[in-house]
Amino acid sequence: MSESANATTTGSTAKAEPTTATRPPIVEIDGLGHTYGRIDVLEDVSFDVPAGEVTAIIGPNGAGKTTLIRDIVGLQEPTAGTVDYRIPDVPRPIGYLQQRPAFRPGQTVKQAIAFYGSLVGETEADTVRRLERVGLGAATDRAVGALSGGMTRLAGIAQATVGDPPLVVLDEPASGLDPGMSVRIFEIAEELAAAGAAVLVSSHNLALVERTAGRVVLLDDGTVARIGAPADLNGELGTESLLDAFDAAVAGDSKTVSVRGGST
Ligand SMILES: Nc1ncnc2c1ncn2[C@@H]1O[C@H](COP(=O)(O)OP(=O)(O)OP(=O)(O)O)[C@@H](O)[C@H]1O
Repeated sequence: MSESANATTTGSTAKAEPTTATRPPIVEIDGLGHTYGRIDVLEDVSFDVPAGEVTAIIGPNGAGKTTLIRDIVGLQEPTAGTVDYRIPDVPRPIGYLQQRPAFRPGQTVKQAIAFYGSLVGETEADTVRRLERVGLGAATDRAVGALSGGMTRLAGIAQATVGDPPLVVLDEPASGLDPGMSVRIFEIAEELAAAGAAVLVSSHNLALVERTAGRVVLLDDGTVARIGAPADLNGELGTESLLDAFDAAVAGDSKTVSVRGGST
């Protein structure tokens, strides 16, 4: 976690089935900006990530989703604004699936995940359970280097859930997965939220986001263009689906990547 990210641990926990309005925020993002060199990639981004819900970040390629996620998990510091954590005092506060998960070569899948488990007191049985949950029960003894891209992502999702962190952040968890596994991964996100975690997901799979997310943050060109429950966004924009809402809300040509600060 970034030292400068105003980490606070106030011990807030989810109460039984609170409404969206009363769910305690696990992370509060306020006025966040991110500049790479002279290029402003994110500007004045503010929203909360509540416990017990899936919050989805959506937006066109290059909108700034991964930059925002890396700021939130503390891998880099925002250049403006704050990220305040209201995470209980637990061995593993944040579980994170990066966009391109990687494991130490030479290990089996089970060894790779068991390593993370050993850091938080989990047993081999816990490791196997986590791998079975993501559909890798038959691949536990396979070398990590021999996994397909989709299988590597599934192992990354298992890794992100080790220790049952109160904040789980998944950057494009369904990327490269077949339709059935994509559905399963969003079900897992839903299960984690139902168990009380704050789950933050970035995804281009708008059908699954619409089905799963309690709230959607639509990033466009580095700013929050819309925020709300999928049904609320559809209501605001007069659309029937999140895909239509996305098209209606995103400025510019959807077939061209918007590059802030020009082509350099
Ligand atoms: N380390 C970096 N240095 C300079 N520019 C960067 C860096 N990382 C990202 N960018 C730029 O920031 C912008 C946002 O990138 P980011 O990866 O956050 O977008 P994204 O919404 O996650 O995109 P995608 O949906 O394609 O994964 C892009 O223009 C990208 O080129």
